[in-house]
Formats: sequence, C-alpha cells, structure tokens
Amino acid sequence: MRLNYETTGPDDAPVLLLGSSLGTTHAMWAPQLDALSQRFRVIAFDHRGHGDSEAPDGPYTIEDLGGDVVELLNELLIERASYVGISLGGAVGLWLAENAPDRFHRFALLCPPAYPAAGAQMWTDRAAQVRAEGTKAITEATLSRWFLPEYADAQPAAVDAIRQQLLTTSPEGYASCCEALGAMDLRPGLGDITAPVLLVTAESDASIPPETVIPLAMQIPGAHLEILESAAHLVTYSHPDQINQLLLTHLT
Ligand SMILES: O=C(O)CC1=CCC(=O)O1
Repeated sequence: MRLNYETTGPDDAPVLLLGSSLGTTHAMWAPQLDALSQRFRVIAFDHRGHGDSEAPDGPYTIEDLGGDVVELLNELLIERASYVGISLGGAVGLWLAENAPDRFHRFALLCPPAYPAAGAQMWTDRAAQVRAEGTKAITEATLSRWFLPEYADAQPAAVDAIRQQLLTTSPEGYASCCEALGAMDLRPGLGDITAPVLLVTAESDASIPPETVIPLAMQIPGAHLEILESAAHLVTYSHPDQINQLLLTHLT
C-alpha cells in the first residue's frame, strides 16, 4: 500500500507521525505544523483511500489502516516514532499502541473512537450512502458536527478548507474507512497499552462524545485526559494554541 505523506522539520529530529480524520488529508494539520516541526521531523500522511494515497476497493479494516502505518515506518527505515491522531487517526493510534508497541514512543489521541458507539449500522448506512451519492451527501452534516457555529462564522476559510478535503475524498476510500470504524472494537486491548498516552476530548463533540472517550482514560494505564470546553470535534482548528501546547508538553 503506497501512502502519500509530507515531511517537515529537521531530518535529524525525533520522528512524529500525524494521522488525520475521516474524509480529510494530511493538509488538515496546517494549524499544528509550525509548532511541531520546530521539535520534530513531522510526517503527516494520508490514510489509504484518502488524499493522494492509494484507494483500493474496500471494505478496509482497522488492521489494514494500522498496518499501513507500520509499513510506512518500515519503508522510511524509521525504527520508532511518536504518533498524533485525530478521530479516525486516533483510532489508528489506539490500534498501533495495542499492536505495535515496540515501534512507538508516545501517543496523543484527539477525539478518538475506540468502537462504534452509535452502532455499527450507522457506519454501514453511511458507507452505502457515500458509495451511492458521493461524499457530497455527507459533507455539510459532517462540518456541522466538527465545528461549533461560532467558529464556522468566524473562520469560514478554515471550514472551507476542510469542506474541500471532504468533497474530494474518494467515495470508495471514505466508505471503506466507515466500514473499518463500524467493525472495530479496540476496548479489549486498552489495558495492555504501555506507551504514555494523552487523550483529548471536546465537551461539545457530537461525533465522538466525551462519554465515549473519558472511559478510555480509565482503562489505558497512566493515560492523561484533557477535556476541552466550548469545543466540537475538530479541536486542532478551534483550539490550535491549546492543542499545540498539550502536544509539545506530552511528546517532548
Ligand atoms: O464523521 C464523523 O463525524 C465522525 C468521525 C469518526 C471518525 C472520524 O474521523 O470522524
């Protein structure tokens, strides 16, 4: 599987991988790149089915998506890295923490789903809708879950950047990742995680509500939990300074 990625920061700095949310590309990390690339060799990648990565026919599994990241490390001859993921990228991070502990130092997982809390059928239905009608069918509803109205009103260009990523994501890639999210349950392995994990949840996250993230912090040994107030799902956009500070503190 060929994953597209973009590297910033010094070649000799510790490596930090960035995994993005469903229907977006590595470009969604724009609000973090300056801060993180001062300290890290940042590798922001596109999940399979997203951006310029390959988009084979699905369904995909969380093992496929996590395995792609391990393969990327192998291809780049990187023995160990730290990892930041948001949403779908956070689920991939949980899988990596459980299944590839010897390849990672630390994890920061923002609004991560660990299981299909709204039911597997929701993801099956969404996959079918996107295969039939394209990502246009889910774009505006997604944006309304990801941004609070006051942020969307104040920052229309940022919202539009994410809109364009959703609209141009491969329908097959998006739908196949929905199937991965609908079929996964990462809860049984949480207690075996050994890496230091920062979990961030947003008080008004309609996509991955705090009540589904807070229990993860109880189950992951030593996990640190941050709950952001007045925030929806895309905390990297609405709270960039707070997020960047949390990431730098946890990862360095
Ligand atoms: O689409 C959503 O609102 C929910 C979501 C789950 C994983 C992800 O990246 O977004």
